[in-house]
Amino acid sequence: METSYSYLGAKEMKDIDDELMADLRYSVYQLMELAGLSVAQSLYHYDKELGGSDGKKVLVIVGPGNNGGDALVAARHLKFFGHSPVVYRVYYPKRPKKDLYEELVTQCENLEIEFIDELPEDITTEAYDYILDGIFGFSFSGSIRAPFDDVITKMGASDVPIASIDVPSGWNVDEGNVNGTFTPSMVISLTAPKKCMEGFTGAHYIGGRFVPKPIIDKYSITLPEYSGLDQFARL
Ligand SMILES: NC(=O)C1=CN([C@@H]2O[C@H](COP(=O)(O)OP(=O)(O)OC[C@H]3O[C@@H](n4cnc5c(N)ncnc54)[C@H](O)[C@@H]3O)[C@@H](O)[C@H]2O)[C@H](O)CC1
Ligand SMILES: [K+]
Repeated sequence: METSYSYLGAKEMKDIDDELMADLRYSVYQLMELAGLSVAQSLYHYDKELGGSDGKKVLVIVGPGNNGGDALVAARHLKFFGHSPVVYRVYYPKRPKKDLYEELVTQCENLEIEFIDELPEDITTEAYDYILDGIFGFSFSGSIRAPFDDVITKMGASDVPIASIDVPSGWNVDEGNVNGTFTPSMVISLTAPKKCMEGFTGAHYIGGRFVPKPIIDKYSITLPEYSGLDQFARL
C-alpha cells in the first residue's frame, strides 16, 4: 500500500543528497549510475508487464541538472537492454560545459544512440513508444521558465506514455501539479518518493538502491523491500 511508505519534502531530499556526498563519501558518479540503472530497469520491467517486446523507441528528454544526468545513464542502459533510445537535450541558450555531462553524452554517442536537435511539433505514438522525462528532479521550483515551458507543453499534448525520473517535470516537489502540466503514466522515484507523489495513481516504481542505514534512521524513512538483484521495486 502506497501510504505505508515515506514521502520526502524538497528540503529533506536536498539535505539527504548533501549528506550522502559530503559525510558518507559517495560520489555523484556512483549515485547517478545506480539511479540511471534503476530507471532503465524500471522502464524495462513496466514495458514487459504490458507485454512489450524489445526494440522500443524511447524519446529521452534531458534537462540541465542531475535529473538529466540520470536520463543519459538510463539511455545507455536501455540500449544495452535492447531498446532504441533517442536523446533530446533541452538547452538554455548555452550548452552546459560540465565534464560529467560531456562524458555521459560521449558514452551514448559511442553506443550509436541517436541525438536530435529539435523536438518534433507533434510527438506521436507512430514515432515513439515512450517518453523518458529527465528534465527536472527535486531541485525544480517556481513556474516553468523558457525554453522548458514549450517542451513540457508538447509532452502534455502528446499521447505517448511518459515515464518521469524522480519527479514529473514541472510539478512542485512538495505540492504536486500546481503548474497544470502533464501527468505521467509511470514515475521512478529515486531514494524515496517525494511528497508530490502522494495519491499518484499511475505505475509507481522506486530506484536508487543505495540509501544507507544512517540516512534511513536519521530521516525515519520507510522504503519498500527490494528483491534479489533488482535495482527497483514497484510500490
Ligand atoms: N540522492 C539521489 O536520489 C540522487 C538523485 N539524483 C538526481 O538528481 C536530481 C536532482 O538534481 P539537481 O541537479 O539538484 O537538479 P534538477 O535536475 O532537479 O534540476 C535543476 C535545474 O533546473 C533548473 N530549474 C529549477 N527550477 C526551474 C524553473 N522553474 N524553470 C526552469 N529551470 C529551473 C535549475 O536552474 C537547474 O539547472 C534528482 O531529482 C535525481 O534525479 C542524482 O543523480 C544522484 C543522487
Ligand atoms: K523528471
